[in-house]
Amino acid sequence: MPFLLPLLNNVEPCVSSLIVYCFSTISSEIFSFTAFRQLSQMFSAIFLFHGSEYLLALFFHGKNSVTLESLLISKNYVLAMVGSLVEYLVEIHFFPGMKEHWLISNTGLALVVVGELMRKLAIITAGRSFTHLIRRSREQDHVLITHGVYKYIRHPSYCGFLIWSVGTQIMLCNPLCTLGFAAVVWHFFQQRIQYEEYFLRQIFGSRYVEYARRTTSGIPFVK
Ligand SMILES: C[S@@+](CC[C@H](N)C(=O)[O-])C[C@H]1O[C@@H](n2cnc3c(N)ncnc32)[C@H](O)[C@@H]1O
Repeated sequence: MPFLLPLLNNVEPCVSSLIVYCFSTISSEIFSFTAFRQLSQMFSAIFLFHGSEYLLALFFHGKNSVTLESLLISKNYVLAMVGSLVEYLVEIHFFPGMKEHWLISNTGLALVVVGELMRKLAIITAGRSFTHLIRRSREQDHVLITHGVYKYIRHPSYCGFLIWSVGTQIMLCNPLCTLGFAAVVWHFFQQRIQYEEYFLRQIFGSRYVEYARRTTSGIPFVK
């Protein structure tokens, strides 16, 4: 692989040999139909999710309020996605049959689509009341949203993200990351909802308490 050599000039010889060895041994699997389809679905899902997130933030809040936060890209998120690719590559190399369960993979793809639509529907419904950073005090353009998808679910965008993120791992037939993503994302939202609702009760008072009483959070086992 001569095109890799300039990149590896500064890397210890043993590490570079290891990388070249790994790349050459898994390259046949990476270029298979299965990997091509599943990985291109994965990269398209990530690109569409963050691209539309950015465009909606730009539309509702303007250029000055849009940051990396609006793209929802954090260090932990990048690590999780890299981890999922590592799991995928290791498994497709050692257990290629694991990736051939198309019913499972297509179910994951359907979840990715459902999760994406739910999240974007929530953002569009809430409009300027939807901010990526949790508001801790009342601002002029912040109104209580109780219509559309919010009529039944208090946290539809979190529900959508949970479905989307776990869906990406089911789509890749990644058992470890499916469980890991479900646990980590669930825990993250369980904590975040407590914090967010504390301020929503402060801002909207009994109107929010009454709204919360007649709706479900949208996250399993979170009241
Ligand atoms: C990232 S958005 C998430 C909104 C909601 N938790 C969801 O999952 O769709 C967080 C912001 O939305 C606001 N928010 C959440 N629910 C709301 C509602 N029903 N009406 C108005 N603002 C809301 C919060 O105050 C917070 O600033």
